[in-house]
Amino acid sequence: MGLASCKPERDAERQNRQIESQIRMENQANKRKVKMLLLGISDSGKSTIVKQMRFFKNSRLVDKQNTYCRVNYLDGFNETEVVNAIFVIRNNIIDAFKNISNIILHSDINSVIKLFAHESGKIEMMQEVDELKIINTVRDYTCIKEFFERFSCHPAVPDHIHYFFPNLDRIAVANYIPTPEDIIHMRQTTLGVHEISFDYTKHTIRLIDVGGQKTERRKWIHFFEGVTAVMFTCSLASFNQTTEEEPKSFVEGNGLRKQSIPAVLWESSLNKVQNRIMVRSSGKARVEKPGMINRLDEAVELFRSIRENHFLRTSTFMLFLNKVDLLAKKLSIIRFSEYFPDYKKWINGDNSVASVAEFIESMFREGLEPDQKIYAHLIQATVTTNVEFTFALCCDVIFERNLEGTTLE
Ligand SMILES: Nc1nc2c(ncn2[C@@H]2O[C@H](COP(=O)(O)OP(=O)(O)OP(=O)(O)O)[C@@H](O)[C@H]2O)c(=O)[nH]1
Ligand SMILES: [Mg+2]
Repeated sequence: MGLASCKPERDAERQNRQIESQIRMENQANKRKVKMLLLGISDSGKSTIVKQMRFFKNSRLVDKQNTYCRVNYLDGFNETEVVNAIFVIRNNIIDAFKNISNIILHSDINSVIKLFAHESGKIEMMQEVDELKIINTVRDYTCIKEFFERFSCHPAVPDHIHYFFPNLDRIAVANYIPTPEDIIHMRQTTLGVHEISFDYTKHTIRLIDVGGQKTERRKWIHFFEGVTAVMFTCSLASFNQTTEEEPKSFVEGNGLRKQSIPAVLWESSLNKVQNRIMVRSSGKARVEKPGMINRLDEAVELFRSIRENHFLRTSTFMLFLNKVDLLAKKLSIIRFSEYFPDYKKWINGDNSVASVAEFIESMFREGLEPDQKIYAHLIQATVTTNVEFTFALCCDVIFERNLEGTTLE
């Protein structure tokens, strides 16, 4: 009688133990799943970071059904992507020439420049041989060459052309095959939201890349739930640019001094003290015309609104201060204080990358409570080793906080 009444109890206990151990295992597995969001305004370098992950040595890409893709998929780009890149890169070059033609346009300028300025769409519709002939003709014009020499840091000059212009001999030919480096430098605006998933050390990472244009931002909120980490990307080179959606300002440089730019692996010293430092900038760039927004100011504003979002209150925030190579190039001919007069009050006469980057970083930290941590890194997203190293540093922090159970997932 007694035995008979104990048996169902023991069965129930066993079942309970099984359920508890299953829950424990699921919790552990969940803590190893990490959802990361790449946010930032357009052209800040989010998709470039994602592209670099194809080259990471320490990770395996996982497809939507969670089965592993062949490992060699990660060794670069597939054939379709390479063929697609031929056309995207040519369009990048035509767009850059179009912007420049619009600036140097005056009455006695020749018909090819006019074609770029007014009807560049026609060039993209031409036979390949004619398209290449036109690209090669215009790039040899003295006015175009001079423009690149004197005004390479003009805000209307797209960032990618610093890389593509010196490589035109190789690119503007009929049998051109893009190299991985070419694809890293190409510019393709992200529309919609893209996700890649990959195993990294003991974790499975879902990395979500969004489009940064104003019209794309309303889609972001749908992905804010359960975010372990936000990687906010900002272009340091945007300090003399206005937003893409606004007309560009015209700012002249004094001619480019050639200098070699070292690859930078730099973790901000401000990470150690977080927001206890006195924030010395009050930000806000001087803009020429009403209605225009400086792109750096826009990035700071956007960061602030995201930082205050209720859904992201427990997420870890990483700040990627990107395009340090272009910042160095610009600072060799432009004084940062011409755009941000407050910089002069903070530190006078020092136009170095380190000092300007620290000022920009403090703009992002301004107004944060001491317990609101952000981890800032100076990066060059076009350099794989730089992104891989920085990503590893970030993951150390993110995984540690995740296992402490401080995040939602
Ligand atoms: N020189 C240089 N170029 C960079 C760097 N990072 C990104 N770029 C270039 O900047 C351009 C824009 O980069 P994307 O990654 O497409 O920017 P995004 O943030 O994804 O832009 P949206 O998709 O419009 O939101 C590309 O041509 C990149 O090659 C960098 O560190 N240095
Ligand atoms: Mg993108």
